[in-house]
Amino acid sequence: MAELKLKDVAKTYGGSVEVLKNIDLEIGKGELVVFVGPSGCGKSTLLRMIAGLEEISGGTLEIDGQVVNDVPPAQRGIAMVFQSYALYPHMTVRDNMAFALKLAKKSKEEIDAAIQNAARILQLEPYLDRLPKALSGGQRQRVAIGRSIVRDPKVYLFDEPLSNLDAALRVATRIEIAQLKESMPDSTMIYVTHDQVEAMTLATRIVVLANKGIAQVGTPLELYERPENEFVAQFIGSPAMNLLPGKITGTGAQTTVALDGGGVAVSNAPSTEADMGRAVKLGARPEDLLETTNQDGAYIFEGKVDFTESLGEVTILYFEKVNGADPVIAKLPGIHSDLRGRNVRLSAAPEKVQVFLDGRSLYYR
Ligand SMILES: Nc1ncnc2c1ncn2[C@@H]1O[C@H](COP(=O)(O)OP(=O)(O)OP(=O)(O)O)[C@@H](O)[C@H]1O
Repeated sequence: MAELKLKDVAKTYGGSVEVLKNIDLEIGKGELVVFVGPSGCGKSTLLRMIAGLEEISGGTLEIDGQVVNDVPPAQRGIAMVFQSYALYPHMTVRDNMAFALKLAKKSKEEIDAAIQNAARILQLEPYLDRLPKALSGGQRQRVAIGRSIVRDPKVYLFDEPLSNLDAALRVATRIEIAQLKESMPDSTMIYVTHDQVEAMTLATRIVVLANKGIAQVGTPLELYERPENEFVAQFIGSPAMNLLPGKITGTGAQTTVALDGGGVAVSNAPSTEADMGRAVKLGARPEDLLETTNQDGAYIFEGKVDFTESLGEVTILYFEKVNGADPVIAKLPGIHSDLRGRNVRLSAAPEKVQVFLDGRSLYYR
């Protein structure tokens, strides 16, 4: 049974501003589901509705089979960790973690045992008697997570928990969260982030929110390798997937596309005879484009390299814009700054090429 079930959930602010609608989603026990989407798409709103901090305007939310739309936050069995930690500055780490349990009138033995357990999991034992100001940002975030763990909730909610940390600490704390999840395999977690790497590395499934609804739900690799629509194709992955206009010239188990720019590409996405001649967008990730020096073979794109960025392990090539479209971007392993100003032909393997008809991938028909 799903731990959490959202059925046709909607959110309207002030009776007229519709933020979310038709949200259907089931989250199973032990999952770590990450919500991503453009700024303002309603990620935090959805999380806050699950927490009970925001009213649900339509539809139902079930936790463990019980509709909880009108159940107050404290009785939902949910714990939320915010980006701002929200620790009590005048209380020690131990007292911060004990606070909710004392309010719930738990015995001293129970409280001590819960704190010891959380401190062990989060490696906070040496800091239990310190005040938050004597901790690093990462340690404070661990205390905030510890406050959730002691309550043994059914569902953990994380609202951008790492966004206040600097780059190195983000990486370290991200790994700690992954390890925390592994140490609590039955706990269910929902996590909102702007950070693609967090989403890709932490999630069992990613929910992409856009245009008031869900654009796609899937494992990180499903979203990366088989995006359902152009939106997800361009949202997941950095730099974004290239989308090139063209027409279908061959159908069947594989689809051939003649690109408006002159190239030809074959995709493993299937098509039918009725698709022949239809206008499509061809999708190829920058890292899947390969330089081809074979002048006779098929190529997807040919153009002049306008600019290069060397990141050490890879070089990002930005091609000259064609007809005002976004520039084609390729990511080649190694250092290739010598390619700037040169004409380069690119191809991609058929299993790496997506075809979007009316914005939707041929893989999903
Ligand atoms: N109390 C409110 N009254 C009216 N509109 C609101 C209210 N709270 C949020 N909104 C609107 O709802 C939309 C969704 O906001 P929300 O904070 O959930 O987005 P988000 O996806 O978490 O964004 P971000 O990534 O920028 O944090 C936004 O357009 C926001 O302006």
